[in-house]
Amino acid sequence: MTSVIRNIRAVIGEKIKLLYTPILLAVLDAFLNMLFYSVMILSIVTLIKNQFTESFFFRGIAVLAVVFIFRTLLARYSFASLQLNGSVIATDLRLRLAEHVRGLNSGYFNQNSVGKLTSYFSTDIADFEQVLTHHLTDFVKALFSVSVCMIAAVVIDFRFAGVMVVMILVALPLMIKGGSVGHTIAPEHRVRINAVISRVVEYINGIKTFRLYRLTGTKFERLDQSFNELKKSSIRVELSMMPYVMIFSTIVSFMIPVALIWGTNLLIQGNSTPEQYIAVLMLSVSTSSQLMTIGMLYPELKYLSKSADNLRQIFETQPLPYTKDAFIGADHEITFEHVSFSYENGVSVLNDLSFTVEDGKTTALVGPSGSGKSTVISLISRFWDVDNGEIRMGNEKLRDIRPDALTEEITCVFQDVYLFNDTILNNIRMAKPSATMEEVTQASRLANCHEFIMQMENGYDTLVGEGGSTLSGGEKQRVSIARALLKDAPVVLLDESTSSLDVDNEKEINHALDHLMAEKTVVVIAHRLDTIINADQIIVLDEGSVREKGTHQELCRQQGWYAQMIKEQEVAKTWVIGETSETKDILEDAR
Ligand SMILES: Nc1ncnc2c1ncn2[C@@H]1O[C@H](COP(=O)(O)OP(=O)(O)OP(=O)(O)O)[C@@H](O)[C@H]1O
Repeated sequence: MTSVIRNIRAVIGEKIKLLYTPILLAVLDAFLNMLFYSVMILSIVTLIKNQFTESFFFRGIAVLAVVFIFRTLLARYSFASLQLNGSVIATDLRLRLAEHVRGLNSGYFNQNSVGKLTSYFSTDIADFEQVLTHHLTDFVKALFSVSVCMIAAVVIDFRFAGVMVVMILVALPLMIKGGSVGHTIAPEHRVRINAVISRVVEYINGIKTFRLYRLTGTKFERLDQSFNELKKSSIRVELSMMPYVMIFSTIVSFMIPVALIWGTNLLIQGNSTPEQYIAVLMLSVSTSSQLMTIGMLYPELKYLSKSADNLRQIFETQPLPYTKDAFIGADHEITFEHVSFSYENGVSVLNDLSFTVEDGKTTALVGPSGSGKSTVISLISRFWDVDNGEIRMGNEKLRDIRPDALTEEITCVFQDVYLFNDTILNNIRMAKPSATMEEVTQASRLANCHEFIMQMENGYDTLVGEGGSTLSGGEKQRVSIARALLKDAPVVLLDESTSSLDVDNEKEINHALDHLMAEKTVVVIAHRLDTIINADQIIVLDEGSVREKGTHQELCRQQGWYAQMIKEQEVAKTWVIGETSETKDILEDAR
């Protein structure tokens, strides 16, 4: 139990104070419940002793009514305060978790599946909230009631108190065992839950592909299999904890017949008074019912404490370290000094890479697929830290700068544009929440998206669907460029689109990018070489090292990889689907 409390404490921190009132109210409720029992015991004893008078009857009723009303009000207030404080704690937890995860090295996301991370935010926090808003106070209440009953039993008849203690000691190991079984199987069950979440996310994201390959429904075996495994695991969880809970409940419920037989025996032999007999009977009823509650809740608490354990482990994962709160570099020149980097298992992706991106100039990265171009951009954004060597911006080491401060200096435009399920206005404004409408429209005009936005029924207030699903690829890109223009950061990292857009769209996006890149320090990943012939510097990467470096003219003269690729792309431009001798002639004529 201490581990449960320790985990709860570690996860909710200072907010634990919000639980004090509900716990106190739970104890007060348990106390009133005891009072209720006391009045009943007293009434029965009085009745047996033939001392039951009308006035006693009315006084008893009055006390019971007051206790009842008080308990009802208490239950209402305690429930409200528990729900309110529980949701405050859970909201705070979700926000802190999101903030914490945001600061983690991207490696964390590589090692943890979407399902696992989604489960942390949904299942774990929901389970944790369940512990706080229900189980914890119920457990405390039952524990307090049992303690009071035991004390009362010692006072009333210490012999029977001894019998109760023996029965509890016999049953207790079963409860502990049930708890430890719950705790042991929780991780495996959680793996099954995570797998289902991952598969569902995968299924929804890839629904078009699955339909094309007729892998929908039961034919998508991975989804089917994970559902089945979760079903089996859920049954296993219930079945493995149930025997312990049931035997525990049976033993403690025996307290009532034992009290009856033992008490009757003592009474007949004249070793006990009727008052003691009645009191012991009532105590046995109350104690056994409270012990049953404890027996049911303990394994649940142990099982759910695994959720707290998971959350604690994320909070203990260290975010990216830094030593300087703000970026104080002289300019935005970016230098890679003998940088080596691998994502995992020591498979080297960048090897002793050195180059400089001059301040206010454009550097293009080209190279074969997998040569490390996107990795260079990720390292400049500090999604990861280098293994060896150093990256500097304005002579400041990137690893010294607070990640948020670094983010303010950089704007990224990736090929996979992600827009939030919100209005176009909010999607653009997120780059600068304080931006006026005029600034937003100005950025949109420069990004060539103002016109198409205004043609939509709700203009800037149009909702774009999840990921921007209601916009075309070109429209999404222009909205993302408007967002980047609004941010107006001095460094622009650009992952140019691999897919050819139609001529009009391409022209518009190129104009928009011209505005974005003007007078900025730019690193652009170029997939089509004709777009970067004016770059101040072109770096050809191969297997994580610089293979060639220079301007377009210099590289063409070198007759290396770049010159060869230029030629090949020229040839590729003439490729036609299903070319025949007839179409070839027509094309030749056209050329
Ligand atoms: N998140 C990741 N985890 C593990 N390995 C990765 C990860 N991202 C990239 N890699 C590996 O690192 C290498 C370099 O990838 P990178 O994406 O930087 O290449 P690229 O030159 O941008 O390729 P492309 O032109 O195809 O986009 C590849 O071998 C790739 O498989």
